[in-house]
Parts: sequence; structure tokens; C-alpha cells
Amino acid sequence: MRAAASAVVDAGVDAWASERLGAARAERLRALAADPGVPPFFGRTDDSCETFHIGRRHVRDTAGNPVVIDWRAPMSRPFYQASTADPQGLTRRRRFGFSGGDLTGYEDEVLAESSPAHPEEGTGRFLRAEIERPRSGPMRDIVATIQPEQDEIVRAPLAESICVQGAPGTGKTAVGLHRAAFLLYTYGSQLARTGVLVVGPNRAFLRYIEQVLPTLGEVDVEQTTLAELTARVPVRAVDPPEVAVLKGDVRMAEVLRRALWGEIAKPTDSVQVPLAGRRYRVPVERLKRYVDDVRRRGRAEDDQQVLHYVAGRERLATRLAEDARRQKEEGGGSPTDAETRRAARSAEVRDFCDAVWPVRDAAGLLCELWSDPARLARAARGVLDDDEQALLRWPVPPRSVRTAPWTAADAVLADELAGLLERTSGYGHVVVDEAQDLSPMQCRAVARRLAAGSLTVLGDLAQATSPWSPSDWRDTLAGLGRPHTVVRPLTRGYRVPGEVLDFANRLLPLIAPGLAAATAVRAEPGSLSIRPVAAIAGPLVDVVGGLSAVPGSIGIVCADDAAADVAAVLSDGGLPTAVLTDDGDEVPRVAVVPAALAKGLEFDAVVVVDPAAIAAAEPRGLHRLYVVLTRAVSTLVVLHRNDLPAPLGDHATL
Ligand SMILES: Nc1ncnc2c1ncn2[C@@H]1O[C@H](COP(=O)(O)OP(=O)(O)OP(=O)(O)O)[C@@H](O)[C@H]1O
Repeated sequence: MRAAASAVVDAGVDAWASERLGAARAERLRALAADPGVPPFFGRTDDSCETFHIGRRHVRDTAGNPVVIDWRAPMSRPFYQASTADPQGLTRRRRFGFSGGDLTGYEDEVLAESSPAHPEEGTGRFLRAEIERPRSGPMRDIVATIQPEQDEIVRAPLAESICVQGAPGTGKTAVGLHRAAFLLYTYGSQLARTGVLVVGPNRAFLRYIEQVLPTLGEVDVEQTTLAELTARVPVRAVDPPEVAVLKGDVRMAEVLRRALWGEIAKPTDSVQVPLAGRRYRVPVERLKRYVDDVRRRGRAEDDQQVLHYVAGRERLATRLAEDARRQKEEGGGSPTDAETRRAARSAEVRDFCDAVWPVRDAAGLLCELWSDPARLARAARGVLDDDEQALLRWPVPPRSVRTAPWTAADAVLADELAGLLERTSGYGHVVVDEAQDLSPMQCRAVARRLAAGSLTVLGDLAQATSPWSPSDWRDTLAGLGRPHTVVRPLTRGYRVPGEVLDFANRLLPLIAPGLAAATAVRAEPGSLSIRPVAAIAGPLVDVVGGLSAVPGSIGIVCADDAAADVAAVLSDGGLPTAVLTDDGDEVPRVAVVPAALAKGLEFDAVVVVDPAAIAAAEPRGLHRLYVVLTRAVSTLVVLHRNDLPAPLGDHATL
């Protein structure tokens, strides 16, 4: 296929067409470029008469016959879904193993109806080897081993919004990313216009996942964090917790709406509109009606019909110009469209709009609200009480909008205002990860990017650490604008060995009562080690030294404010490490990980330093600890000076 694409001559009917052909060919060659380390296929399906290979992309031979079927094609579905109970027409499924591009082995499952159940069906050798392959660098794709319950979600139709409630390591993130790739393949032309957006919680997480879609051949998906999505003001300050909670509260949407639309003034005087050399008086009564009409359109029930503030101002100007035009027509004149448009842009009309429907910008308006108590009180009356209003106000008004002490929550509010001013362009599909932590205002920011598209929401209520953490998904899904989204659970844990998962799951009745616990697909005797220590330093250096001797990634997770000390201890012990930061740098093989950044990440070996300190560091510290305890693929070592938090303490049975 590469040879055929290279051989095409870029001769179009003219220079422009030739250039376009050349660009298309370059694009095609780029799409066909293959990493020699990535095998062209990883599976094979046999039915009674045919054999198909399954791979990352479609490959055909010189005669045009398919040699490898793209994993996303409907024909590949049985490869992922067939079982001995339901062979889906297959007699055999074969999985190939590769090492650095060399075929090293294969595993067969005979699926004919009469065959006995495969002893390790679903957790075959290859799946296990794939999970346990030592990690280095960013997250890998799972195309070769997607499991049936994951495949159901990956291949759900585009129109279906889905919320995946998945326990740690059940593959939520992997499923969300593979779903994006599946949708782009299956609904390419529809999504080419509107695009797909993936939203993650922070840069460190994004850096970890951002290579998965490109390795699946999808380079055009936009992957971003919530902070980047809402970067309307330069964030340079941090809100105290109670202020951040209030700024994330859904009532802020009403306050901002009133702050913008509530300040539209009533016309007090008529306006003289110049049109084609004469002036026409528009009386104040009619002006009032125009303003009311346009303002009402700003509150349309159907979101797609809403007239945004900036467009409303233009509409108002047009209404005045049209009034003058009518007057001229009634006098026998026939003004042109261009003359009417000029009238709408005249100084007289502009002055009127400035007085009644002033030009606004999001940051400027927010700055006014936080600086001017009377202005805030007008917008917040009946919504926020006096104490709440006081929380929002800046003690000292800033010298300029740019230098104001903006916070991350302010950026989300500025984004809300920007969404009231003008329509935010929406995507055809949005995947939002770690959604359990979104504030109601952040949910609205994501919903604005959705327009008519659908949504994949990924999260785990047991890992919810933000102040808004919901106890079920209803409010989040309503906030995201898709209240009827079906919640689908994933409970088979692929990452964490059974011994470790059972230990972490002891926290579940406390942190998420009623939530089904995950069951691990692998047991790994010896994977969990709990070590009471008198002092951390010596044992920590010993443990990390021992783990460093084998390949794979190591995360040393501790309370955020202990990270620098832990790194210093390791470096003094001859084990230089880096502290993971949220600047998007690659995660080093051996990293000290502040607990707040552990979410979504995983390491072959994890050392948890002082779990009691992690639990004590924040209001939802036990949830944070649950996140931390579920990051390990092969080994978890817990070093504790103080007693373990209660449900974990009784480890006599371990
Ligand atoms: N079908 C699979 N085949 C191979 N590996 C898998 C499969 N499903 C999940 N994994 C692996 O399990 C690990 C966990 O997956 P992922 O990070 O997507 O889970 P998650 O549910 O988002 O976890 P968490 O909520 O704890 O962040 C990853 O290393 C992923 O590659």
C-alpha cells in the first residue's frame, strides 16, 4: 500500500489541483507510515471457511483483498466478543505475541460450540503478559486485548452518551480513548467537521495518556485539561477552600447571567437614526419594545436558539436601522440593504447601544463583580447571602484586569460569561475523564463544548476527592447537559493484583457505601507488603533500592507536603529521583509522586509513604488514600510510622 501511494503521480488539471493531490498523497503516506516496532496484526479469527487477521489498521494486498482488518471494523467485533458460550460464528481465536516487532508466540482458543470452556477465558496468558509488561513512559493502547465488557462500551453508537462508573484499574481511561478512536473510524465524515475532544484533570495525566490515540492512528483528537479549556484569565492565585467551593456552585451561573443581562438599561430618550441622508426619530416606546424583544431571545428554552449577548447587541442595532428604513419606505423612499446596514453601524445607533446594551468582556465583568460590592449585590440578590458575597469580594481592587489575582475557579466563571457573550463552538463527541471531581460550574464548561454531540463520562465515585464530590452520578450528568445518560459499571480490575485490591477495598464501605467493589483478574501472591517502621528514611531507601534493580516504573507516593523531603531522603541514600510536577513533563521511571497527582496514573511498583499523613491532609483524605493504594500493577509496599487508618489497620489477616 505504501509503494502504491508513493507511485501515484500528482498531475492534476492545473497547478492548484496538482498541489492538492500532492498534499493528499503526503497525508496518505503519513497515515500509512508504520512504526517497525508495532506489528501489523495481533489477532486472527477463523470461521468454518475463512480466516481474518486483525490489526491496528486495514491492510490490503495488491489485488485489493483485505489482508488485515482494522480492529474497529464491524468484522473485527467477534474477535473481542466471541466466547465458548457464544462463539459468534468463530471456530477459533488466535492471539499473537510480539517482542519488539518479532513474532514470538501465539495462543489459540477453540470456540466451536462443543469445545470445553477455555480454562482461562478472558484472562488468558496474553492478557496477563500485556498487563504485567513493565511500564516505561506513557500509557499504552490495549487494542490487542480489549475485553468483552470494555468492547461493549468502546463500540456503542455515536448517538449514545455513556457514563462509565469504573473501579480502579478497570480500564476506564483506556476504554474512553479507544472509544474516541472507534467513533472517528466509524463516523469519520460526521466527526471530521465537529471533532472529538478529550478532557483530563491535569497536565501530568494528559502527558501520561496523550500518546494512546496517536498510536491508534488518530492524531486529530484534541486532548486538553479543564484549566486549558477555560483559560480565559491568567491564573496566579489560589482560592481558600470555602471560596473555591462557592465559585464552583451552580448558583454562580445565575449570578453571572444576571450580572450580564440584568444590567441592560431601559431606554430613556428617543434616537435619531441617520439613513440615506436623512434622520428618522425612533420614539422611546418603540426602543423599549425592541430591547425587551431582543432580551427575551437571550432566554430561549432551547439552547441552540439562544441569542447570545454580543449577537443581541447587533440585533438591537439592526432593529433601529430597520425602524428607520420602514419610516423611509412609508414616505415613498426605497433604501438599499447597504444603506440600512450603514445606519445600524452609525454613531447615533452605537451610542444608543453603548448606553443601553454596553459592550462587555468576560474578564472585565468578573473583575467588576469581585471589586464592586454594590455591583455584586445587584447580581447576587436572593441567590447568595451577604456572607457568601463577602467571600467572593477582593479585599483590594486590582490595578487592572490583567494583573488581578485570578484563580482557577475564576477562569471557569470567566468561561461561563464568555459562553453567555458568544456561542462556544461544540464538538461532536467529548470524552471527560475523572469526571467525579468536576464542580457544577466545570460541568457546565464541558457541556458548552458539547453542542449537539454526545458524551463519554469516565469516573469512579470512590475516587472522588473534590469538595463537590457526588454520591451518585445524577447531578454530574445533569450538569453535563445529558441527564438521561446510562451509567455502566466496570468492575473487573486489570491493573491491581487481587491481594492489593482487596486491601484497598477495605476502605470502600467508609468512602463509597453501596458501590460495588472491583474484583481483580489477577492474583499475585507477595504483591502486597505492609511494613510498620520506626523511621521512614532507612526502610524507604532499602525498599526503593531493591525495586530499582528490576525493570519497570516506580512511584513513591506521599502526602503533597512531604514530597521534597522524601526525594531528599532518596537522593541522600544514593537514589536520585524527581518529584512529579503538573507541568506536563514526562513521568520519570522512578518518581516521587505527591498524592494529589497520583490519580489516573499507574506504576509497576508503588511505595506508599505514611498513609495516615495522606489521609489526614485533606477533607476527603480517605478517598485520596484509596486512589493511592490502587496505582500498583505488580507490587505495593506500604511504609507506616503511625497506625494505619482504621479499616486498613487490621492486617493480621493479610
Ligand atoms: N483489556 C485490557 N488489556 C490489557 N490491559 C488493560 C486492559 N484493560 C485495562 N488494562 C490496563 O489496566 C490499566 C488500567 O487501565 P486504566 O488506567 O484505563 O483504568 P482506569 O479505570 O482509568 O483506572 P483508574 O480509575 O484507577 O485511574 C492500564 O495499564 C491498562 O492498560
